[in-house]
Amino acid sequence: MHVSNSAELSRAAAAVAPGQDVTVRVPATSANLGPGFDSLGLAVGLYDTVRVRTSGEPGTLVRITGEGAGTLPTDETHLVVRTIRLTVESAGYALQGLELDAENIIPHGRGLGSSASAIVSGVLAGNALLPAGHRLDAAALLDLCSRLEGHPDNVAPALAGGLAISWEEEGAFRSVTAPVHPDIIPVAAVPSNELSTESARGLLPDTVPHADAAANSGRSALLIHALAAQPAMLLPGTVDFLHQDYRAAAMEPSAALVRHLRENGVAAVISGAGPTVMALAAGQVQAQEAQSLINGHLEAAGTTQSWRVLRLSVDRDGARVEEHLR
Ligand SMILES: Nc1ncnc2c1ncn2[C@@H]1O[C@H](COP(=O)(O)OP(=O)(O)O)[C@@H](O)[C@H]1O
Ligand SMILES: N[C@@H](CCOP(=O)(O)O)C(=O)O
Repeated sequence: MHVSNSAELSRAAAAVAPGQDVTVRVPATSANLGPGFDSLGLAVGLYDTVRVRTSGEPGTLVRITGEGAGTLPTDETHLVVRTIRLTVESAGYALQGLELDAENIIPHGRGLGSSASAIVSGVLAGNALLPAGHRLDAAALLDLCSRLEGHPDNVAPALAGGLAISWEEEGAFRSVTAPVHPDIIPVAAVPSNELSTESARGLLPDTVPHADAAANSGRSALLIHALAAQPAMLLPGTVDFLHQDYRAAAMEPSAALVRHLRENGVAAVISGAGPTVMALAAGQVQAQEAQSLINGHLEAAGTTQSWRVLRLSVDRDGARVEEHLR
């Protein structure tokens, strides 16, 4: 993520109105899905919620429950606070007092898009604080969130829900939402250890062989078809040539779990930059089977981490903004 401190921004002119009260709920996301490195992402039914209130007095108050309570900063350096202020100030407005209540459910540093969800929360909350007529439209919101996160594949589905296909064109990030077959059930195995996306990106090579790029193109095209219309093709459609092998040494227990699930016919991938393992089950029976395979493998492997196994839903609505009247 690339969010600068608001102090680096030029002084804003008009002040946003005090006494505003906005709630934003944003889903977690699983990016890449195998071959869709930096371009595909799926929104899943785990949500962070922030409630933001403005006042005329300077200062920032942050209260956090759930993930990151006691470890995340509660001052101006908090990611959502920084993003709110940046959004408001970039539009030419000043923001005085800010009170933030964050209810964090999405695990951090596990490949479920927590930083993207925090950025989307901040940008949407900041945008809602601006006067009507000065707010960013959907395309500008996607571009700003992508720029702050550094890549679009988490923020796009977090904003819109469902499966997002994203790309960069003429200097702007763009995205479309593609269909997801109703039978598909994401099952996540989330280990207790964190791996920052930044360090996982540092493991990738600058270039890849042309044959790998060609093979990856075929699989990512097949994946879109499998997700939309033919879940039986998810296993071949989730083969990746661009990132998982390069990162495997940093998450060997996750890589071993992916291999085990795939050997047993379940379309498993590393979620985002890892270390969460995401199985895309084709129906209830396979979702149950995936859970049993995960539990059996983790018991037999006796890894030092503890794991949480979550049967999730596909979120089809994306981020929600509620403006409360006061
Ligand atoms: N809800 C949140 N509020 C504040 N900061 C957050 C929040 N979620 C994530 N972050 C920041 O983002 C970091 C994780 O980002 P990252 O390494 O990209 O992993 P992830 O795969 O979870 O997005 C956290 O360690 C924290 O600094
Ligand atoms: N395409 C990115 C996705 C990172 O997702 P996250 O959930 O780990 O932040 C990458 O693979 O680096």
